[in-house]
Amino acid sequence: MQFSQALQFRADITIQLYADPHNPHLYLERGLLYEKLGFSDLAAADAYRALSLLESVVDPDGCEFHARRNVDSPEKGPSATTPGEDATNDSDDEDEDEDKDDGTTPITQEEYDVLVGPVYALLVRSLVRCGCYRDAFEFGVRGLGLLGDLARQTKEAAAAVTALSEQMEHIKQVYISRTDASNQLPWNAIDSSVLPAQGSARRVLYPWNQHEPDRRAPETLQLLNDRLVDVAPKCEVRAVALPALHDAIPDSSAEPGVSVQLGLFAKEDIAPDEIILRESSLLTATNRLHDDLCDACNAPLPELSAAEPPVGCEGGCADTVFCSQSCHDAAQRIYHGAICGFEDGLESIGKDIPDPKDKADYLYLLLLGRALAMSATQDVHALDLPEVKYIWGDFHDVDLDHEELGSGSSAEEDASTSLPFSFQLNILQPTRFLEEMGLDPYTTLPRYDTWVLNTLYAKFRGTASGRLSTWDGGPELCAVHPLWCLANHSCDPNVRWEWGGEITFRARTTAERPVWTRKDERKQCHVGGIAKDQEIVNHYCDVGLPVKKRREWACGALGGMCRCERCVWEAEE
Ligand SMILES: C[S@@+](CC[C@H](N)C(=O)[O-])C[C@H]1O[C@@H](n2cnc3c(N)ncnc32)[C@H](O)[C@@H]1O
Repeated sequence: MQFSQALQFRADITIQLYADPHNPHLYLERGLLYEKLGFSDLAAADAYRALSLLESVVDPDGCEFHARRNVDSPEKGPSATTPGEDATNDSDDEDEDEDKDDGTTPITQEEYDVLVGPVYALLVRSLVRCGCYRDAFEFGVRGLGLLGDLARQTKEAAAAVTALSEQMEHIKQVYISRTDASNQLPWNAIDSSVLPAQGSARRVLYPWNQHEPDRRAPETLQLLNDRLVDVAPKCEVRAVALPALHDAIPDSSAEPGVSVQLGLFAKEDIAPDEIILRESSLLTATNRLHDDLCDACNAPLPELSAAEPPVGCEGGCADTVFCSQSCHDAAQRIYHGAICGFEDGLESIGKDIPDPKDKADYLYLLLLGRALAMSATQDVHALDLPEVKYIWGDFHDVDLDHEELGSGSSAEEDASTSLPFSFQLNILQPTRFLEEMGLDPYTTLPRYDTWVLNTLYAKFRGTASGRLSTWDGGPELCAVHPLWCLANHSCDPNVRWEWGGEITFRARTTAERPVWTRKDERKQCHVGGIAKDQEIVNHYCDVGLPVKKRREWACGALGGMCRCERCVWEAEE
């Protein structure tokens, strides 16, 4: 099968899924195709959907969503009925009536027996390929426990036991490499908390993503410049050639080593200390519980005794408080409408994070939750939200059309896998968000499929600003400001940024421009203010640090080691 043919099959099955969203056969089929296409992350997500639906066959009362398939969907598995036949001979009359009403039939125990093995095998194999060993191990243990007896009855289950055992052996080797454990160690002695939970996925523009604009097209620049008129009247967006900082195939339309992107430029001279940009955004997130910040803009709440006291949620969400009536009204219109009344369930997701190392990653999850709420409230696809659509995603430019099918390379071998990916943050918790919002994650697949979530994560990781807690220094707030984030980085920046209720850029004075230092040499290269046509350059790290430390800090946001003039000079390159 050619890559393009596999892509077409993926498109066909996806359309079938939209019409038959609780059918685990189709998720398994699409997951296997994703695996062939090299998207192990998406394969894992589909395998997990299939598994969650299959659980309803053996535990119908414990599951909210039940595995069913359209009666006229193609026959799957040995016991599946032909169209028109009654699939539920042993079910009661009431069930049969329901089937006729909505044209679906429950997945039978026989179908379950055939599907569950391959589903576990795909899930564990895909998580291993992504480097998510902890969850792979836990599903492996569950799968092997469940399939033991079944393996004597169906060839599918027997093959799955063999496949799972191979994966468990691989995971054991990862465990041994991180501990002093001996090769004789039995699986049940593995402490899964030692295994890494976070792996990575491809950070690419999915070939089927129809939402990404041509960011360099004149109409895009015009649209962004129209938006800048109020936010930063002296600034303009222009295309700019930057050094390409990661190894993936560089921009095919640019010189080697160059990445043509967008940047902010001064349209006229700007005086030192002048504020040149003020932007507010409701695409924000905080991990503080029961906060004293505005739910919408994250500004501090006014005192209760203030002339204009805080405003509570009109729907009665007790912990959702706004700094003003205008933030309240904007929140209802922009993100709170769809989640009003669901506060209790939603509050429990992603906030109380025991390990401080995970806090930043969970803030991105909360930002994702806000984007889902915006999408549902405004009835707009999340990738078409104005805060999201035009922002940078740092996608690797992989020539997918010439990829070999089913090469099965792992995340470690593939340079484009720079998107942090975990079962919790990319699969489980987003599903919980949707369920707590009162949405069915299967029927809402066209809006909230995993590739959509991964694209949102890629965009947020390339552009969000963060704020640290004043008492433990950990990250506690983050936001996407879609115009502010168009400014590129320099270790000799000409602006400072500050973020309260709104984010601002202020032109640096001469005294605020850093002094470049190497060995005994020191020099100041720039004066304050910004001349017409100069690029506005922000700072993604603390520019008071030495070059090595600055490069380490900014590496994540830049996608590689900084090569700005100051870094190159200070590192003597
Ligand atoms: C927040 S965005 C900045 C705006 C972006 N250029 C755009 O087109 O929207 C961050 C990305 O810009 C690029 N970038 C910013 N400063 C850079 C620099 N000094 N050198 C190379 N790339 C830079 C990196 O690709 C980084 O991931």
